[in-house]
Amino acid sequence: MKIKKYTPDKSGLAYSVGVTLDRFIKIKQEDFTFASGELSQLLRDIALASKIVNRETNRAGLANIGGAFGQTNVQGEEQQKLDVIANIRFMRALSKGGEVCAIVSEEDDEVIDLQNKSGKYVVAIDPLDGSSNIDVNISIGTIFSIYRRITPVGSPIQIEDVMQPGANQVASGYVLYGSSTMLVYTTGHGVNGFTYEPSLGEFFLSHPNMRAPQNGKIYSVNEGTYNHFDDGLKSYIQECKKREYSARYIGSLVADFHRNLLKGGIYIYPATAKAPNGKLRLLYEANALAFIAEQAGAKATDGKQRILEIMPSSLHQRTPLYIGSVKMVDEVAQYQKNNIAIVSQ
Ligand SMILES: O=P(O)(O)OC[C@H]1O[C@](O)(COP(=O)(O)O)[C@@H](O)[C@@H]1O
Ligand SMILES: [Mg+2]
Ligand SMILES: [Mg+2]
Repeated sequence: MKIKKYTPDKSGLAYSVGVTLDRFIKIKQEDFTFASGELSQLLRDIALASKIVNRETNRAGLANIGGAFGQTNVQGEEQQKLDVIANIRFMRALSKGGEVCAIVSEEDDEVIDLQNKSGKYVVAIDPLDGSSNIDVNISIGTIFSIYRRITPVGSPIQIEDVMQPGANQVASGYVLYGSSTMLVYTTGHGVNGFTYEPSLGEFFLSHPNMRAPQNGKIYSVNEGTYNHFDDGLKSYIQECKKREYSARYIGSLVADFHRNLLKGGIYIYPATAKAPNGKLRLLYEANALAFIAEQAGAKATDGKQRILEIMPSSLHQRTPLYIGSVKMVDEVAQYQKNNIAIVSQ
């Protein structure tokens, strides 16, 4: 019997499709502090649910799943059908996956206890981000944070398992349902992006080791509430205009963040007189993106301190968010400090 050693094809006839997410997770598993495969499985569960949500978003207009669901969530926001569908899909995948003991979701008032005696992980999730853009076919997303529980596995879920500072995240990421669908995540060893190939049903590594430019010329802020901004922020925005920076605001945090991460820029959702803690939620929006930002060489603050250092005190607490290229986040903070200096003179 003749045996021949495999030599990779060099004809170029069949282009390499690249590394699948599953394979990448397997290869990188040794990076995980607790490399027992559970976190790998959890990431795969999230990828599976995001494939299903991707299918639903793509056909939202056809399948009568656009529009309002007719209920409001704990934030007092009208839930969209897709908010609820995405919430169900991620809950189901995380519960069936068997690695998670508790979930904090934007769409649920309380902590969801999955009654899983062997689950070591806690997930905080924004199942559908950018809800106001669902019906107008603009990019939307999913945001997730993963922590290890603090109390012993199998014991009842305690507040300290859920109320952990972002710095305790073992992994975080987002899914962007845009012109293409991408999953971007970190486990504290850099940031990698995967693009979904629907015909193969696979995510493929398309953006290895993502790094954010240190500076940029894009600013993303809802200027509709400009009059409520503090003077320091107003001066910074005026300076951006003077420099003819590009104003880009999609109104989907994931999409605005992703663009600025790739191109260099800053996304700001400030505190205003009307919203003293801004709008965005610490546990399932700011923390996840702050971990990604820092792992990609960018920065995330609430205007005063690192987002990842904030000790949470309530499930759906909000925080101002300044996130993006280091030089831009530092500069706006300087403007605000100077402004305080001017005002106090
Ligand atoms: O309409 P506003 O006030 O600018 O707020 C837009 C922000 O609100 C959000 O839609 C909040 O997220 P949800 O859609 O998950 O509630 C962000 O995605 C977006 O950046
Ligand atoms: Mg959101
Ligand atoms: Mg949401």
